Amino acid sequence: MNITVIGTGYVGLVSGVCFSELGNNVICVDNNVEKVNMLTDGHVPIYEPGLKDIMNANMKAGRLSFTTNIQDAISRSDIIIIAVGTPSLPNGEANLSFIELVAREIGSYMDNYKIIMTKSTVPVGTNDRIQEWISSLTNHPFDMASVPEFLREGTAVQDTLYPDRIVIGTHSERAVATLKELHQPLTDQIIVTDIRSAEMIKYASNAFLATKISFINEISNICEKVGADVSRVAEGMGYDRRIGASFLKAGIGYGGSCFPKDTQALIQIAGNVDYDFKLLKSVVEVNKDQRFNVIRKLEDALGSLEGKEIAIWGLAFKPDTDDVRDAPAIEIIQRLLEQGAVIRAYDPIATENFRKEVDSPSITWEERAMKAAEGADALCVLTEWKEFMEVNLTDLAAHMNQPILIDGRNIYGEDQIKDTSFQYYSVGRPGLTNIDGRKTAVI
Ligand SMILES: NC(=O)c1ccc[n+]([C@@H]2O[C@H](COP(=O)([O-])OP(=O)(O)OC[C@H]3O[C@@H](n4cnc5c(N)ncnc54)[C@H](O)[C@@H]3O)[C@@H](O)[C@H]2O)c1
Ligand SMILES: O=c1ccn([C@@H]2O[C@H](COP(=O)(O)OP(=O)(O)O[C@H]3O[C@H](CO)[C@@H](O)[C@H](O)[C@H]3O)[C@@H](O)[C@H]2O)c(=O)[nH]1
Repeated sequence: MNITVIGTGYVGLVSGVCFSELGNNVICVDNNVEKVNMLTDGHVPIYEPGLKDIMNANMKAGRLSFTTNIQDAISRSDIIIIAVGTPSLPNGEANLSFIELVAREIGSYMDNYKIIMTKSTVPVGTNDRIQEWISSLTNHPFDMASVPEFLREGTAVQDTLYPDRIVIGTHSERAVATLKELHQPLTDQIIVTDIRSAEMIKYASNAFLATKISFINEISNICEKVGADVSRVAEGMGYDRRIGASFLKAGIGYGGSCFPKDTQALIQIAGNVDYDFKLLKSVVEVNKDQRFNVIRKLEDALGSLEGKEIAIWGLAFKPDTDDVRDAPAIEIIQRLLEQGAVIRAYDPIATENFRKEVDSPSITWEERAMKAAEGADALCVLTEWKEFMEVNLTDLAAHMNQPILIDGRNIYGEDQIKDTSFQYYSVGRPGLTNIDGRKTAVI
């Protein structure tokens, strides 16, 4: 099939590459010239394991190309995929200005029948608006379909080539037949539904996963007070197939470009039809506060943070990505700076992006984890990068001014802690002991 993908962010780029991998001819369009030049030269602007090799192989095979010329791409394609961003407006609602612009461009340049497939996450009813925007500019026939994207950053290629399910929301039988054929090589689990339900499936899925995270984070806070171990609690819950083991990792709360934005947008979607989504509002509130447990634990260990040297390991919102959008590390570091702390920060790949969000003369950006910890009064682990798990903790304690470790992601087990002098704070695991028999600190 001949496909145009508009937008080469995570979703557009990964979908474009994967559809070409399935043998389709794919043109990826972006209005960012620099990005298109970079992609045309075979460079990937994001860090995504496995993506570069498949991209270059398909470019070489002549099935994948990049352009800023949207008109030419549209005229050469039967399926147009919209994958531009829908960031939050200040009131939490999704900003649809990129979507509207693209819809109007499609309407202006359409020259025969097309299927318009929206992969961007858009509020319920948006695909109907896209249809109107396009129809207002063309008499050529087309069918709309909402095919939401469920990939995760860091495992985007795998998630796209082996999805749990594909949701196709459309009112056109012709579109169902074509889009089923397009997605059949990926999975048999194809759910065909109406457009509004497809749009809601995306928000409901993200909101539900966010709810699991806030739920387990609240359980972890209670575990700290009653002397239970949240990792064992989550394990015990997870074996129940009705609950499932995933998304029950307690930590410093969810971040990233999707959960914070999409939970806020769903609260707004509900609010617009006079529904007060109380549960989701609490999920968001719990999430906003959870990150500051790191600060509370630092204060418990050190008292005032004024002038204290705090090492930070991990800036990305999760491992295997250089994305720092809504990363909990942003607000944690901002709060530490407000309290007069001096920061030594390290992330394997996200530092450059992070510095665009927060920078200050009180932050030193280190290129090695051990260097960041050297002479520090405390170390906070904010992202569970594999290299942090492999560190020798006895060595680490010896490098620091004070052996205080705030493990925001529960990456260390009792086996590693018990032979060290660390005053160790984890999330919801108050029973772990160090070499002096001292239990993990609780506040
Ligand atoms: N990032 C994820 O993991 C993920 C996963 C599932 C769904 N989504 C959803 O998919 C959508 C895209 O997310 P993303 O993270 O890929 O976005 P992004 O912001 O990283 O990328 C969007 C791209 O669209 C381009 N663009 C904007 N306007 C354009 C125009 N008029 N013409 C051509 N290109 C244009 C931008 O230059 C940019 O490269 C969002 O709605 C998001 O919620 C994202
Ligand atoms: O048990 C868990 C699982 C995740 N997280 C945090 O939750 C956030 C999001 O993680 P993840 O879902 O792995 O990353 P994303 O790439 O943001 O993917 C989510 O958002 C995408 C955009 O909508 C969806 O497509 C995906 O299905 C959905 O998982 C990160 O900060 C994680 O640290 C936890 O704290 N505990």
